[in-house]
Amino acid sequence: MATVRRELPRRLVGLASLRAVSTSSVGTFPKRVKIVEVGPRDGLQNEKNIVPTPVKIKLIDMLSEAGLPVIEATSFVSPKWVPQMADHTEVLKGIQKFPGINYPVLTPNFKGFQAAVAAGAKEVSIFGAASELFTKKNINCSIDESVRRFSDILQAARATSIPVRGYVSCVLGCPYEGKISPAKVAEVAKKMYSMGCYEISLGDTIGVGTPGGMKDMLSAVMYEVPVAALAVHCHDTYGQALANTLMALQMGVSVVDSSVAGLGGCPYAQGASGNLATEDLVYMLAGLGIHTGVNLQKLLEAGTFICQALNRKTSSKVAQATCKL
Ligand SMILES: CC(C)(COP(=O)([O-])OP(=O)([O-])OC[C@H]1O[C@@H](n2cnc3c(N)ncnc32)[C@H](O)[C@@H]1OP(=O)([O-])[O-])[C@@H](O)C(=O)NCCC(=O)NCCSC(=O)C[C@@](C)(O)CC(=O)[O-]
Repeated sequence: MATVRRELPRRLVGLASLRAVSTSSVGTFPKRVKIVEVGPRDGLQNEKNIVPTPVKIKLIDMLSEAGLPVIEATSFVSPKWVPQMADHTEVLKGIQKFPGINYPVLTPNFKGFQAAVAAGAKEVSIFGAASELFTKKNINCSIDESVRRFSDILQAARATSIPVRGYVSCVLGCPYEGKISPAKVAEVAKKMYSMGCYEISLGDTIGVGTPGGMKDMLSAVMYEVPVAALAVHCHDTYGQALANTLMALQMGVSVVDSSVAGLGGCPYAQGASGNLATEDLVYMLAGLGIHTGVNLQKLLEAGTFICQALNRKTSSKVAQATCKL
């Protein structure tokens, strides 16, 4: 169906040019926020129908054009576990690599790490969880075993100067264990940080958290990991993702994961809906006067492209508000 875009408010269109990672604060908010776009990986991994490789490549190129500083491109996981990511090598090799933009990929084990490096990855992400049952369902091992696997990756990454980001999933609730204690999240986050991850992304995998829970959890984690090394990764199942992110920003977090058009979900977390929509995050940050370097208009175009390719409606409220169907 053809879409007609309404004019964006002038000052939001004009937000385009800053690419930023600093953590200095204005009042209680960071002055600049780094957005980690996870749409091409988290957004697409849960799609039932295999998305053609050229579509994935075009989406990433459009997101690069929009000025996202980090775009998680794909994951080097087992194709038996996540068939949608089986074309990881073609995707990583096929995208345009814009100067100044990072294109990290997920690697669950040493085999994935080796394949990612062979395909040209310059940064990888490892993914653990604060829940034993989720870890078993997602990567088929215990938390302790996952840490042993990660240490192999971190050792090899150090030797080749590849930065490693760490995810901790289920920080505000688990589909299998229910409530997760902030102390458990802090313990796993500390372990991954002290092993050498330069950044720890705290995932509300099933989107059950509230700002109150976010505050309690972050307070515990910030005792163990410097806030400058923390990111939040909120799913929007209960409509709390933007509010939870705002709470994290007020607590000094300056790195936020989000997904174009609000795509997303983990195949091993039943009931998880999409991530916080990048368009909505950029719009809110613009309203707060926080720089992101992202061109909202181009981002909206990337969202329209992928929604048309998937034949689905966007979950971004900003995209809905600026489109006349
Ligand atoms: C970790 C494993 C591989 C263990 O799975 P396993 O079955 O225990 O692995 P294995 O070592 O026994 O190997 C089984 C087969 O897989 C192959 N294999 C083994 N490793 C690889 C690899 N890297 N790439 C390609 N192939 C691989 C291996 O060669 C073998 O092949 P076979 O001999 O049977 O032909 C599996 O559980 C897996 O791939 N899990 C990934 C699940 C996943 O991708 N989940 C979604 C990402 S996490 C997420 O979305 C949350 C996040 C990050 O967004 C944050 C949040 O929201 O909270």
